[in-house]
Amino acid sequence: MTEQTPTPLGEARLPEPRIAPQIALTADHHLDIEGVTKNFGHQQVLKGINLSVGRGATTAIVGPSGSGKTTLLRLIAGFERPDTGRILMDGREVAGETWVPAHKRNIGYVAQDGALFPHLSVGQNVAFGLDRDRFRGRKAVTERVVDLLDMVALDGSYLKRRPHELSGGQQQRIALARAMACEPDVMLLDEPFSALDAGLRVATRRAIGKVLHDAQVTTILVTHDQAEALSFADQVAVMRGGKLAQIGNPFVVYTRPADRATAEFLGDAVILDAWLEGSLAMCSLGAVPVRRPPAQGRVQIMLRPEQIRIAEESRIHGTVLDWDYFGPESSVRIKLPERPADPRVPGGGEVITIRHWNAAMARAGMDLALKVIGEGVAFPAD
Ligand SMILES: Nc1ncnc2c1ncn2[C@@H]1O[C@H](COP(=O)(O)OP(=O)(O)OP(=O)(O)O)[C@@H](O)[C@H]1O
Repeated sequence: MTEQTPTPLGEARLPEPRIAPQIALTADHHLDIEGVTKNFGHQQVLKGINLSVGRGATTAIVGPSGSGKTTLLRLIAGFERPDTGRILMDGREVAGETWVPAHKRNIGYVAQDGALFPHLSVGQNVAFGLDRDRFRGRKAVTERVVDLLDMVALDGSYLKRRPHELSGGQQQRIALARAMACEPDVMLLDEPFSALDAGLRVATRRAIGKVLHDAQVTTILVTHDQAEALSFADQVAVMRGGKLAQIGNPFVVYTRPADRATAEFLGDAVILDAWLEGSLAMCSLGAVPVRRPPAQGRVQIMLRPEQIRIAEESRIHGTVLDWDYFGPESSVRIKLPERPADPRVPGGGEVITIRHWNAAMARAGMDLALKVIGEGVAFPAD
């Protein structure tokens, strides 16, 4: 990292907060949501959603509770009608002026709890979605159901079991097999992994992701889990207060969030007051390069904790306050030195959290040399 002495600048000129353009991943749109709004009574739940999803692509919708994620999914499925705007599948309007009911959209939906029919066996649950014109007779149905179970890494020995005789992860897989039985073009997954424990969650997510990817099913996943969204999807849409705050590939939304709220929602963020001059932000961690500066002068910069490393030597120092041990790494809280007030190097005395693999490196009171790796993201100052 280069460090440089700040020079005076005039008044900061701060533009409006950046909102990332609402982009489509591919030219081959499978699903287009255009200006969709939805009210429940006086409550405006969706406030003009625009989203395009490419054929066979996976989109994760993340956002705080109550931001409208499930409502958007239900509109796509055809369980609710938008108040304004329209939804197109393959360029054909399914909601708007025209209305195509849910059962004619060829969309699969897997809810949080799987919602299997408790009185039916696994085989009967999965067979429920089959096209009986194509699969006639017990033998053909059983063969197809076994194929579908195989797709979700379960075998024919599960056919006769009832849902209550299955683990949570197995129930989710059966729910997916039942949804896949309809051979949907689009699969909507509403927090389908949230009831599972950490290990099972990752395994089930991988298995389901592979099935959907292999079958080239266009998929939308609603999740509360940021890491899940980043690892599962080709495209992440961040929803806040009934609007999409940012849409982009996982790497972009994580490393270049459009605003502070999105940055903090998608993971731990170190946010510092800074003075931006050209593409260098002066702050308590020295001069940090910034990509595409949105403004000059007074800003806030955001770094991910993993960008702040412990160095052998550096002009930047901090004192360890405490740490949390998580096994593979520790989260270390560090107080940066107090400094005399200087408008061109704002801040001083901030407490930041970094991560380090070696817990022995961090003891309360220890002085650490610090360096910043990579670029920061600048947001207009509050
Ligand atoms: N059928 C309905 N009638 C009235 N209000 C509703 C209805 N469905 C949803 N809402 C309201 O719309 C808002 C958004 O709900 P929604 O379930 O879409 O949010 P969400 O982002 O999926 O939340 P969570 O992450 O908690 O599931 C909430 O305030 C909810 O109470």
